Amino acid sequence: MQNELQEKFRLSVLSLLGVVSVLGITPFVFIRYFQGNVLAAIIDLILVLGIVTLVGYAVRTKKTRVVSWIVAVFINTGVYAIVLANGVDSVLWVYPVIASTFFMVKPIEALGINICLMVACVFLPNVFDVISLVSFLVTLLMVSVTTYVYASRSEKQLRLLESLNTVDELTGAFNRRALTSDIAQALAIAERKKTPYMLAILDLDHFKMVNDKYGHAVGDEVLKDLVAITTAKIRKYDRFYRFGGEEFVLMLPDIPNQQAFIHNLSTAIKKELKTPDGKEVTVSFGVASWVPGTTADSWLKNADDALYRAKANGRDCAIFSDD
Ligand SMILES: Nc1nc2c(ncn2[C@@H]2O[C@H](COP(=O)(O)OP(=O)(O)OP(=O)(O)O)[C@@H](O)[C@H]2O)c(=O)[nH]1
Repeated sequence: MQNELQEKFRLSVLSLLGVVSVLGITPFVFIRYFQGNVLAAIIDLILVLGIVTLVGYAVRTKKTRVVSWIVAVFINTGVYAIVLANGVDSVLWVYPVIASTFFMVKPIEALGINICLMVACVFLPNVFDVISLVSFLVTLLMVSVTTYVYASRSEKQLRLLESLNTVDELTGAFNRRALTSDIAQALAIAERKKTPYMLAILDLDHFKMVNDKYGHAVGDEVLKDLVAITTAKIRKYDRFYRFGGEEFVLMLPDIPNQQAFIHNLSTAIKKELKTPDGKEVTVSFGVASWVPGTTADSWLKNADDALYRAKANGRDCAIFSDD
């Protein structure tokens, strides 16, 4: 789920670039050809075909980050080649290329690519006899820096939006929307690589009593503490979600000993999760391992059924769905 907005944004920018390059550059393939500048026509043709192929690849594979990088370098190199082949007549193409680079790669990376292009432009022959090198560089720098500032701010806002979209405001755990998206991804990975994923639903025991006795604000603190304790016990690629209310979901790939892991986590929670007067707050676990043919619904249902049995068993215990 993380970076999903960014990937969608990159994919739409790449698609737009594909359309714009076909519509904008293709006519120049013919114009250059009929003007007798076959080399420039070939470079334009390579640019159009290259962009369309790369964009098509990104749409099919969703590998937007790496393709955006290749496209950014490709169009910067391409525009340099076309100015080299066609001279001052093509120099205005450098401006849209400079600006569009910021929509493909990270702002600081775009700035780096732009600076390389600007330095290379200094060595263009037969261009700066006609236009002023200083004006050209200053205007390029102005476009580059203003687009850098704009792109940096947009990137920050996108990150904030992503966090609002995927993180539970109270506890800082991932939210249910993130879980829905990540389960689909985990199922695809598990199916492809046969990774032994584990999904556990954690539910605080008698949490209503905590709220009733100590107040809602203390209940909130207990929820936050549970997230802090659990997060400290999992690896960086494991995920912890707030499923709703006092129910949480853990999704962990490649856990060699699932029983031992749950036992350790449960012990840590018993030891560390306390009410203000030092009373233990316990958790019940319903655990379901991925098996071939698992769907998102069946996975959650198996874990939920196991949790139900854990509650019926007296709480403060873990039940595995295959027990
Ligand atoms: N403080 C606080 N309480 C919440 C929040 N969301 C849900 N709750 C409370 O969680 C409690 C859940 O109560 P129940 O579903 O009866 O579960 P329980 O008391 O934990 O009982 P068992 O699950 O059967 O052990 C309710 O009192 C809800 O008000 C929240 O964001 N903050």
